[in-house]
Amino acid sequence: MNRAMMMSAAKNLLTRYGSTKNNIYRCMSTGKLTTVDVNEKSGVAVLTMNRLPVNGLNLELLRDIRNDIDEIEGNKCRGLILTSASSSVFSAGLDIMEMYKPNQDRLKEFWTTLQDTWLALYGSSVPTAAAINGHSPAGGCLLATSCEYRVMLPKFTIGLNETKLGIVAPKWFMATFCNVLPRRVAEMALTQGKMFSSEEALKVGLVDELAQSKEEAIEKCQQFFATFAKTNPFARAMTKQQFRSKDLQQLEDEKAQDLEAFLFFVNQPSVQKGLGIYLDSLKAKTK
Ligand SMILES: CCCCCCC/C=C/C(=O)SCCNC(=O)CCNC(=O)[C@H](O)C(C)(C)COP(=O)(O)OP(=O)(O)OC[C@H]1O[C@@H](n2cnc3c(N)ncnc32)[C@H](O)[C@@H]1OP(=O)(O)O
Repeated sequence: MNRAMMMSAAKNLLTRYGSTKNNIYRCMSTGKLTTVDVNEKSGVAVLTMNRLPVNGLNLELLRDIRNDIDEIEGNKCRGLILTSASSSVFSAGLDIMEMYKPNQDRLKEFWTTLQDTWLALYGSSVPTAAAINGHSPAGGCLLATSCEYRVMLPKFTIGLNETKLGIVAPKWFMATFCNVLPRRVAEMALTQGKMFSSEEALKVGLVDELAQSKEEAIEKCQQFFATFAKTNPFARAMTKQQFRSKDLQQLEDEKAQDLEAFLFFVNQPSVQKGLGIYLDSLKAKTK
């Protein structure tokens, strides 16, 4: 290989691969609002949500996440770690702008994509973990609790706060929460719309570990995946899916009714009024 060819090969490698101290990362796919970096050594994919400032889950971000999960599954990665490009927000949950004064066709597409994203993540055969490097209310908490393991940074908040917004978390949000928390703790937290501090979340088991940095959180997620080293991946995936099959099947069976209920609820004038007031209160904070 001559020098020019070597330079060109190196340039190619630098474009396709990034390098940290110990690991080589390959950028597998880059949706507009997400990136996926696969650690070549461990085979673990880090899916980073990158819709700043707060990773509000709008139609496009949900589509990117959904496509990334499919790609990670298809590439037989050894694990999927969900995290955020923001240093203070994991995800602010559903983008309220999708539900406020909505275009009806887009609203349907939005909710259907959320359902499909949840089915893909909660039912994923690949081991999943969330490195929660910021606040994680409502839909953000749904994504984190859909994973098998959670590592959170201190001094942030996580929870399903829907009742504080005057809305009701769908059954599958509740089922996901109940898969992680004791039923009584889940019912109390949901009815109160409680946001847990990182430290409280650790205490009740809403998260599994705390970490001091995003890098440490990702490392701890990798260590969780390493606990499966001596298991058969197929048996592992089947076991996980059997644990979750009732919740998954329920949404599969009720997808159309769930969509109808959502559309009916969002379009109620009182709900629209409440969403408008909540949006104003969020914006007033920044003035
Ligand atoms: C109607 C039927 C519903 C059926 C059930 C649906 C179940 C619902 C699930 C949901 O996920 S609803 C969304 C719930 N989310 C929240 O309540 C979180 C609200 N946001 C926050 O608490 C904070 O923003 C934060 C996440 C703690 C971050 O705080 P920070 O101080 O860092 O940022 P802010 O200045 O507050 O926000 C910046 C910017 O982003 C806007 N914004 C924040 N969250 C949302 C959101 N969820 N949707 C849309 N927009 C959001 C916020 O207004 C600011 O906008 P600008 O003022 O910069 O224009």
